[in-house]
Amino acid sequence: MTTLEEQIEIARAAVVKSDPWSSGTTQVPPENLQFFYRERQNPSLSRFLELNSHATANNLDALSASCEKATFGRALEDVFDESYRKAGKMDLEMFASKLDIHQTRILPTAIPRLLREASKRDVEAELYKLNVYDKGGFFRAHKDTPRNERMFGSLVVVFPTPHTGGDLVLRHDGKEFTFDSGKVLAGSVDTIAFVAFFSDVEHEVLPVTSGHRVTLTYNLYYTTPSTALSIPLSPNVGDVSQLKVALSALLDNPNFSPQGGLLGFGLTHSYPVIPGQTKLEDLLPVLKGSDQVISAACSELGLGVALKSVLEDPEITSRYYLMYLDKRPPESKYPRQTLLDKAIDPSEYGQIEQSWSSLFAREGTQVHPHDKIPLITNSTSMLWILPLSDQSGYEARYIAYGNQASLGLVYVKLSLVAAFGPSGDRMSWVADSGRENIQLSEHESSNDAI
Ligand SMILES: O=C(O)CCC(=O)C(=O)O
Ligand SMILES: [Fe+2]
Repeated sequence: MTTLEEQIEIARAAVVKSDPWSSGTTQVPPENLQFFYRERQNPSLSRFLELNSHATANNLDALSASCEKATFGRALEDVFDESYRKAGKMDLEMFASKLDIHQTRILPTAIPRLLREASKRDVEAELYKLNVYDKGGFFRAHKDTPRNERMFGSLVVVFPTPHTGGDLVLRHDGKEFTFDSGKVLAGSVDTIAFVAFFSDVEHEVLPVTSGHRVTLTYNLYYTTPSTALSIPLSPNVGDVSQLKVALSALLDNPNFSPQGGLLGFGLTHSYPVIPGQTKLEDLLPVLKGSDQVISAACSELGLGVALKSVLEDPEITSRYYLMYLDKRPPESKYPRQTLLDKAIDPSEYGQIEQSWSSLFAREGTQVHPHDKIPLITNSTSMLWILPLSDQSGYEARYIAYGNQASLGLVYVKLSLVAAFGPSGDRMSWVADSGRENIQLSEHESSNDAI
């Protein structure tokens, strides 16, 4: 007999955290590496070179000389600071590359690995810039500035021009990945390298130690929302079913939250929002990678799925609680959490007089751990399958440092919650009434043990 604790552990272990990056090399017809650009000093003159291992240092120096110094985004401004980013950039109107990303194998290879989608997904790759990193060039750790809520990723294509160093290092959720383009492309005349990653993944370009590292960068967008499953054995089907099996076993246990409640998942990725404007529900179709797998598993089980930001009160301040303190077992103490439908930044509120839970009492959902007695009425039982991320609110550091000035969007950490009904009626009860039933308060309050 598996105990409830074991079932919870199995559910936790069933959440697969897939890599938020995908890299490789691909062969292209050699003429795809032909490249034309306008001279900076004299834009009516254009030059031509082939961006392969035979490109000469002189020709690459000339290309570099036609670049502008790359800036990066610090809050609302684009700034130039060579202690943060040392690279050349060329805007789209200044060059013509014979490389058409849609004629390569890059998108069909990288996108499914990254998105872990069960269905086909329309994705757009928008060419953003050409960059040249000469010897000593680098770009310190940053996240890519989101252009809009549909932008999920960035793609870097590296040409086989001779270079050493300039490794791209990506870090996320305790994992690190290094891509050494100079090494994998050495000597090639018809191979390019690519790294695609979710834009909220921290990344940096280490200093180039020799030669010229020439890249094209693309912004990746979701275009139309995905519809039904259309490719049977796509990469995430196993991940989704594994999680579904584990969650069903847990929900089938009548001792688990008998009145119904919520499952919570602290999401691994951050999402771009316009503060005060973006509705969190609009982000459900644009979840990334393993976050999308969680959403798919819960929806396929018929649970009501919603995105929330979570505020936590470190201390219990409810008078109601204090009144009955002596009647409660000591383990009833826990931080109070409030789920909200909008992203807020606690630091914008300054010093607040009340608790978060009382400030947002009307619009928020108050929750209590599934194995604890509710401290207040109208509190919903909740089990965090993946712990709540310790960041609530906006990611201040990355508002400050992006690859472009902020366009009014900021990254936020969010949680996905999935509502289930009382034992015996877990799925259909919630599926019938949909997302609104995230607020299970009436069921809970009737059983509020005081
Ligand atoms: O060149 C690379 O590998 C990454 C460049 C980058 O991070 C950027 O342009 O934002
Ligand atoms: Fe970047």
